[in-house]
Amino acid sequence: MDRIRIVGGSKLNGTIPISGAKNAALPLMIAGLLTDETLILDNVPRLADVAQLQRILGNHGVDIMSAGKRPGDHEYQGQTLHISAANIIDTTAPYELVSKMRASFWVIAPLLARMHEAKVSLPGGCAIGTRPVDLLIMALEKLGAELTIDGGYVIAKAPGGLKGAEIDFAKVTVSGTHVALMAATLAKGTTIINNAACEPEIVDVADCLNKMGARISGAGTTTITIEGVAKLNGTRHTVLPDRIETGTYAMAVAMTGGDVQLSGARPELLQAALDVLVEAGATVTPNNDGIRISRNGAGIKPVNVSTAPFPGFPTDLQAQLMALMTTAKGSSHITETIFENRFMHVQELARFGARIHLDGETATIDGTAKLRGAPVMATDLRASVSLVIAGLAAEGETMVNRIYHLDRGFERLEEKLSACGATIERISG
Ligand SMILES: CC(=O)N[C@H]1[C@@H](OP(=O)(O)OP(=O)(O)OC[C@H]2O[C@@H](n3ccc(=O)[nH]c3=O)[C@H](O)[C@@H]2O)O[C@H](CO)[C@@H](O)[C@@H]1O
Ligand SMILES: C=C(OP(=O)(O)O)C(=O)O
Repeated sequence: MDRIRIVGGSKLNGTIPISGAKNAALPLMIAGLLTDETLILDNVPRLADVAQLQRILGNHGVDIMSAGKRPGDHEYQGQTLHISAANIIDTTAPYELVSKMRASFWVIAPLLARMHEAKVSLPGGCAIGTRPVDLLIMALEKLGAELTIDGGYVIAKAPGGLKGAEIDFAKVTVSGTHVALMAATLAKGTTIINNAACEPEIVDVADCLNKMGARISGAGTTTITIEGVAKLNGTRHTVLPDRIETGTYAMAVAMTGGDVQLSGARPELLQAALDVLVEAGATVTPNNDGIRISRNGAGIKPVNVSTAPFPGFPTDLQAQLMALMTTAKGSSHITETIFENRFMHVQELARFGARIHLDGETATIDGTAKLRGAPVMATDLRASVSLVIAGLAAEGETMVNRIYHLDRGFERLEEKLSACGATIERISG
């Protein structure tokens, strides 16, 4: 099993290119199931989750051509995928494939909308809470589907096709909004989604669907309206930059000190996180090429932060912020409001000498002057990268074990960091 070895203590200086967003690329690939024409996606990150979704779509009969890298292409350029779901040969998404990642469950929406049936295994994904799918099921039922759960599978049918409806989400849900949005594009009549998630990845998917001929308005607000159409066409779309990768490297620079240009990043996608970084003492400068982040001299100031749906502080940056606060001058409080069990990094950060006390959904972090390197275990995607950040700032050697989580969501992490002066390497086997 691969591990990552880090020798901490170096400041980060240089440029980090930001990849396409995992959490947009996945639903965009799934949206390819809605049309029998080719959907071309540019700037798709090379990640384990993307490869896994390719296998899942392949099982449905989708042809995916990955345009080869041409000589002269920048090595960090995302890949271009040509997704063609001309013939859907199988509407079952099996346990072996879906159990590895959460978003793969979302294929239920386009399969139901286009084929009027789907049998999809209940999902897996990061172990950060119970993660039910009741709201997704509610949304599809509202659109006229009949759903049953049998043998770990959700079996969905809509013999006459889906019908537009008003969907009220009791809780803001990214997955629920993606599923409702995709399903409603091919439903008969109008669908209104109330209390919709406003995440930029939802907007990116809605933009792509509109280019495919869908009639969606209000994406990015809490009310989305979809006028169903009979058919969608192919199009070409560029995946937006990854705001979580951006925030992660920004936290790393804030922690180690130094000066890094996050090339291709878009500040408006993570303003809440950038505001917290400024409060913590980092200098954040948006510019034409992305965001420049630096911290020179001054120490890290403590902050009090609660995670919240967009435009609030993202839960996917909570673990990274906690790593940063372990060396703040004073006590910080971080409250996790989205997932009930997203604190698996706490016990691992303690191995570096961090002082963190958990009380329900709030962590109190008492900053310490120095962390010391340690062997640690990656437990989920964002928790894993929080250990990398801590390792970069810690004195001495850190070994991060079980890094397959990292490969799900961070493209060429160790290359990007070592190009900025970090001592970090992957040890295979
Ligand atoms: C692939 C992807 O895009 N993953 C992101 C997505 O996850 P995901 O789409 O799974 O997250 P949701 O927004 O759906 O979940 C938010 C909350 O709603 C709850 N819930 C959700 C669905 C449901 O049917 N019932 C229910 O109770 C969840 O347990 C959670 O407590 O949004 C999360 C919140 O920004 C991010 O952390 C994940 O990185
Ligand atoms: C939790 C995440 O992914 P998933 O929803 O696929 O588990 C994540 O991207 O941080």
